[in-house]
Amino acid sequence: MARPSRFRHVWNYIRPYRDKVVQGVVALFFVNLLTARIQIEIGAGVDALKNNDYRQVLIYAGWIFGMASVMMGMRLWSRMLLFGVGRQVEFDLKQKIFDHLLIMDPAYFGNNRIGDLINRATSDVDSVRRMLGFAVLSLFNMIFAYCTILPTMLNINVKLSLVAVSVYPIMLLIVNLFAGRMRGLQAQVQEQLSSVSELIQEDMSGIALIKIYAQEANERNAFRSLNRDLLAANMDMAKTRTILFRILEGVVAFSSLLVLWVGAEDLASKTLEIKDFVSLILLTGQLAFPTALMGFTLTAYQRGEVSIDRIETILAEVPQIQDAGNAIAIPPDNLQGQLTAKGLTFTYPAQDQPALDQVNFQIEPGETIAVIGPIGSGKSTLANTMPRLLAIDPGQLFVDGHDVTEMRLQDLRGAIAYVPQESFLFSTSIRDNIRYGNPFAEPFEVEQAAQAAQMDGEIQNFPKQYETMVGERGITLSGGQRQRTALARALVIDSPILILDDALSSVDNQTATKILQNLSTGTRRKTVIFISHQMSAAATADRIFVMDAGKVMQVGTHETLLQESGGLYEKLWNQQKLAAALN
Ligand SMILES: Nc1ncnc2c1ncn2[C@@H]1O[C@H](COP(=O)(O)OP(=O)(O)OP(=O)(O)O)[C@@H](O)[C@H]1O
Repeated sequence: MARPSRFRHVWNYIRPYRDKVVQGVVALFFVNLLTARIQIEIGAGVDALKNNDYRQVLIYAGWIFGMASVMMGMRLWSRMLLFGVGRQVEFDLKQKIFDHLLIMDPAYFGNNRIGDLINRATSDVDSVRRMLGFAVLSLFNMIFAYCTILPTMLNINVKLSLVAVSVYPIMLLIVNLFAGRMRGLQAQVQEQLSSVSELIQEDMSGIALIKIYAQEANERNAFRSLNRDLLAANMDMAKTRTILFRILEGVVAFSSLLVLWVGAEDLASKTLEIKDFVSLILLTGQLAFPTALMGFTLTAYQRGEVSIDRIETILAEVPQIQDAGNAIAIPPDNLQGQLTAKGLTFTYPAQDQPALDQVNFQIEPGETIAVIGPIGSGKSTLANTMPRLLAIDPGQLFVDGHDVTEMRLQDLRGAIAYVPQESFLFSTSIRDNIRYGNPFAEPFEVEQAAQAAQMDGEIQNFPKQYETMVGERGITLSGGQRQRTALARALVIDSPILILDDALSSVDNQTATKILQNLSTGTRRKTVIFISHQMSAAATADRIFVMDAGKVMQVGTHETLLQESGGLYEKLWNQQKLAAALN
């Protein structure tokens, strides 16, 4: 990314707070103006002291005290304003990243490392805050120091002022030499940090697997290796930074030494007054501080630059699935639940073979359709196209005759209750888990849904029934209990379409069949898409779609399909019967 665009980003971040930034920067200007003035007054005070004019000394002291107090107040105010803006921007950016992640497609999270995303939303945002607080403050401080303190010095004595700043160009040269290397190192540190976060996140999620396969030692080594790389990158950065700071300090000290040396000679030859000498020494010191801070400023700035790039990369990602410009609003309550596919085809990115290949069907409102087929035949892909979790082309899939790509996503998804293969539960009460999609559901509605999902009986036996906490802060549910809770969650939404993607795989056949018969709870008969490997439950559906290699090969009832001798359905049914007999 080119530099000017980074400035544009920075400007966009601080634009809402520009009044505060302006106030902070103006205050900083007066701080520098007062600083220059105070050094002059000190010089004059020393002069009065030399002349034994103690009354005058006291007057100067009073002035200096007054000005220093105002200056301190303004310095505090400018810091509070500028650092406050940094904090505000940090808040805004975190919010913006989170909001953006929420609109991204599920596929995006499959292609990006979660640990890295978390790192960008936290550590990188922190670097931007530092940049906006510290780097902006010290940059303006330096500019103003040169605008106020340097002219004051020149006004006192041009020769000594030039001596003081004569070595400063060397500093610019050195800073420039270090800049590129430090930016590279900073990018490396952020990358390593992301890898470490990623491994922690992944290992904590897969902890059971690590233990079952006794891979603790390997994981420990993998972590040690990443952690060591992070340490090396941090050490490299620290080393480079320390070297730069010490060189800059050395140059600043050398400049003060030069002023002392040349000034002392002028003092001896009486071409310089003591008050001017004192003021100049003090002013050189005041100029040296912001100049020496340039190294810190540069580090904070570069850290910020790298982080801006990393944050903006996330924000620049455009979700593939979003509302069309002219998306039509259809309240989900007005939909009946008819589903039509016309040549529905979908190929995953970077795959040669389509996962769905010219699928055609019409499902009538209230029908229960079982979708069966071998592993990898395209059943989940079909389920994912319906609520547009996958980016399908227009003109292929319709709800009540409306092209799904032309419907508003919130309406389409509001019309479809979907239970995925992996039942995810939040760390909250069973009740809140069940009413997640409808937070205002009445207790009786929650219980009715749990009854239809054959889960109510077990919930009643939990220590606090529906208030029982699950997940990290509560009890651990079995696979089947998780699936039935997730199903109850889908049933609480009174949607016309219900999709179960192998969502009862951990539930026994008998219960699964009973659940399938109970599914149309609520005020209407739902269209149910029941994707399953449980043939006996699937056999009770109104119609069965048999899929293979992305195509719907057979459609019919259990009886008609069995009559198609030599067909895939007959084969799968016999396999299931054999498996059941062997068990
Ligand atoms: N995210 C993905 N990226 C690339 N290919 C994928 C992705 N998800 C699925 N596939 C491929 O698409 C095909 C269909 O997969 P799908 O998950 O729809 O099958 P399925 O019938 O649901 O299988 P299962 O019974 O195991 O759940 C498979 O060949 C699979 O490897």
